[in-house]
Amino acid sequence: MLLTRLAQVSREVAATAARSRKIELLAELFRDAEADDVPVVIPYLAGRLPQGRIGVGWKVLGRPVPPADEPSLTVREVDARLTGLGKVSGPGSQAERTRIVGELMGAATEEEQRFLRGLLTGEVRQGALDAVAVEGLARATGADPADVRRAVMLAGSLQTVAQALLGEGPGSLDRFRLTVGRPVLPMLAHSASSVAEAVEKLGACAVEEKLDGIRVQVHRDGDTVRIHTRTLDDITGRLPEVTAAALGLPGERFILDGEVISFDAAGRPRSFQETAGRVGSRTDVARAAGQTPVSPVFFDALSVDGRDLLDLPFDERHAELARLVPEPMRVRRTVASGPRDIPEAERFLADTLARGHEGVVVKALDAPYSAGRRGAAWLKVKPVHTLDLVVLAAEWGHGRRTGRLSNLHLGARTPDGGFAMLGKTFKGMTDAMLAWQTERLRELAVEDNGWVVRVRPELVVEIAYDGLQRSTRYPAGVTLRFARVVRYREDKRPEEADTVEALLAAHPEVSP
Ligand SMILES: Nc1ncnc2c1ncn2[C@@H]1O[C@H](COP(=O)(O)OP(=O)(O)OP(=O)(O)O)[C@@H](O)[C@H]1O
Repeated sequence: MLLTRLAQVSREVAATAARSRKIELLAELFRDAEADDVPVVIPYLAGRLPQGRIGVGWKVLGRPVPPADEPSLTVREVDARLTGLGKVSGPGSQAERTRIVGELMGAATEEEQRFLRGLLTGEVRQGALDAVAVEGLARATGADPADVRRAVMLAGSLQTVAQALLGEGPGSLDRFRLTVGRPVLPMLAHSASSVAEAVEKLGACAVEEKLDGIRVQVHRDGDTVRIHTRTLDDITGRLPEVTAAALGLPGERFILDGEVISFDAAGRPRSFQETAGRVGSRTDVARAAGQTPVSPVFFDALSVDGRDLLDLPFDERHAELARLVPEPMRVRRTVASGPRDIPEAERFLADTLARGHEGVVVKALDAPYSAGRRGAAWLKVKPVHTLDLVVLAAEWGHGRRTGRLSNLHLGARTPDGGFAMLGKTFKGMTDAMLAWQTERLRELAVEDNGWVVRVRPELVVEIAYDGLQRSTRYPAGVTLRFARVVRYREDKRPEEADTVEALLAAHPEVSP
C-alpha cells in the first residue's frame, strides 16, 4: 500500500466526528490492504511507531525539505527505513540519522511529509482508533464485529487478528481460542463518582475491594505456571511466591485474574511504590522476595479444567473461582441486589478504606468477561481522584535539581487526537523518579531550547490535584490546582490517558 493512501485516510478519519464514517473509511482502506501491510498500517493509523523508540534526526524534522511531486513511498518501505534508523548507533550516528530522515522526507509529498512529521513527533494519537479499526475490519471482511473483538482479546493483539482476517477471511477467527498459557487482554473498569451511582447503574452487583498493586493473569497447566501483566509481559521469573501459590491450588489447569500486592506484618497493604518496586526488580529475586514478599489476590476465573468461562455471567465465574481459591487469596466483597443495598455497599467501601485500600470496584453480576473498557460492567470508585496525563515537555531544574528535568508540562487528550496542556508540576517526585524521568525524557526529546525540553508525548503520569480553576493561559480554559505526581504509569499508553472532555464533565463548577 502506498503511504499517500494511508496519509489521506488518516487525515479524513481524524477530521470526521461520525463513528460510522470513520468505520467506512477504514473498511475501504482494509479492503485495499495486503495482510503484510497490517503490522504497519494499524499502528500508523493510531499514531504509533511499531519500533517504539527510535532516535529520530530531530534537526531535520524542524527544517523544511523540498517535497516530492509524485507519491512513490509504500508503507512497508517507510517502515523498513525507520527500522534502519532505529539501528543507527555509535560515532557519527546523529549525522547518519539526519541523512536517513532527510532522504525519507525528500521522497515524500507534502501531505506525506505532514503525516510522517505527526507520526515521528507523536503529536497525533487516535485514541479510540483500535475499537473503530475492529469494526472497519469486520466490515471489510464480512466478519461479525463481536467475533473480531473476541479474537483480539484472545490473541492479545489487533494486528495478529487483522493479518489473519485479511489473509484468510473470517474462517481464520476460529483459530483464536482461549488457551491456558496464552495471555488475553484484561477486562478494564470505568469510573463512577460514588458507590450509590455505581449500584444504581449496574443493578445486581458485587462490590469488591480495590487493591493498589499490580494486575496479574496467572496461567497454570500442570506443573507449569505463567504470570502476565496488564500489558501481557511475562513476569513469572520475578514472582516465585505467586508461582508457588498457584501450584498449591487444587486445580491442574486454570487461568485466574487478580492483583499482586505486598502486605506488612500487620496485614495492611504496603505502598504501591513498594509493591511496584518488588514486581519490577529482576535481579536477586530470592532476596527481594524475602524482603518484600507479595501475595496474589484473585477476583476472576477465565478458565477452569479446560472450560472457557469468558461468556458466563460474573456470578457463575465467581462461583468457579470460589471453588478453586480459598478465602484469603480472593478479594473481599459484598453482594448488592440493587439500590436498597446501597447503605451496605457504602459501609463496605468505608471498611475497605479503613483497612488501607484505595477504593472499590463494583461489578455487574450478569456481565461476561470482555477485554478493554467496553460495556462499563466494572465501575471503580476511589475517593482520592487522580488523573492519568501525558508529559508534553519538561523544564530543566534549578539549585538542587540542576541537570535534572523537573517541572513537567501535563496534557490531557483532545478529541482530534492531540493533547491540551493543563498545567505544570515539579511536586511529588522522589530523587529516584527525577533521575529516571530525566533519562527517559531525554530519549523522547523533540526539541531543547536550554530551558524547556519538548518530548514525544509517550509517558503517562498519574497526577493528584485539588481541583480545577479557570485560566485563559491554558488551551482548555482550565488548569489544575496543586497538581503533584503520584507515579509513572508505564503500563499505559498515551491514548489511554484522560480526556479534557471527561475532566470538564467531572468538574461542572468550572464549565463555561
Ligand atoms: N477487585 C478488583 N477488581 C478489578 N480490578 C481490581 C480489583 N482490585 C484492584 N484492581 C485493579 O484496578 C484496575 C481496574 O481499574 P482500571 O481498569 O481503570 O485500570 P487502571 O487505570 O489501571 O486503574 P487505577 O489507575 O485506578 O488502578 C485493574 O486493572 C486492577 O489492577
